[in-house]
Amino acid sequence: MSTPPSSSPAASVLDLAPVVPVVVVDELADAVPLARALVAGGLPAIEVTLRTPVALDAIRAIAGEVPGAVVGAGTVITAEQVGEVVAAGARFLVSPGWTDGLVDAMRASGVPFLPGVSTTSEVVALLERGVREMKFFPAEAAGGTAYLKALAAPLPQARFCPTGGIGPASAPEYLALPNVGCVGGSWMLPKDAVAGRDWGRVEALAREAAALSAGGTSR
Ligand SMILES: O=C(O)C(=O)C[C@H](O)[C@H](O)COP(=O)(O)O
Repeated sequence: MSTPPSSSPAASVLDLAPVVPVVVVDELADAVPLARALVAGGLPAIEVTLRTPVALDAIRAIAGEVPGAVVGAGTVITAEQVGEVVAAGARFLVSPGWTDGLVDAMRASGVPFLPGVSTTSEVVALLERGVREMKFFPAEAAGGTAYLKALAAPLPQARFCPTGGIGPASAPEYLALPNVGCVGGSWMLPKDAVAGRDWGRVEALAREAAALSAGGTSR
């Protein structure tokens, strides 16, 4: 899988990068060095979750100051947030779940988006709405690779970014599935490394994650 240069508009979140780091930014000052470490390690697509008060500013800072990063917003759960994050520079949108109103707002934004699903009926409902790419969340708790494999038989047109509980040991098995385009996870951002501003360690873990996803399979 190739990663487009950051200037290319992406039609799909799943084609940005095989591993998408899911980031919780507590300190705004950490946003740019953290993103630089991820990009330097080979993970350009970065999902900043809207779980902290500084998340919007973090998206703005990364979008403006980190060449090579493709910053997106995660935990987007309202239509209002869609407008805010796109104005801040988010280039993709991710949600742990979905509603009709949220999907309408995400589609109207013009940037690629991944609503979250964890059941077959949700997949069918989104396919009915013309959405074929989804976050599978919480991946490990909702059935993991066995569930995704089972979905691929009746619903091969749906493609997923599994996220939730995935680590370096399990990521390759997900990435080998035909209906998985990328995986999301926070394992390359251990809490103690971020708290200690150990960006070298983050970069090294990002590099391992990028290599994991590139190797070992015929994708
Ligand atoms: O914040 C959101 O919108 C979420 O849906 C949750 C995140 O995707 C997971 O928390 C990441 O999973 P871990 O790799 O297990 O940390």
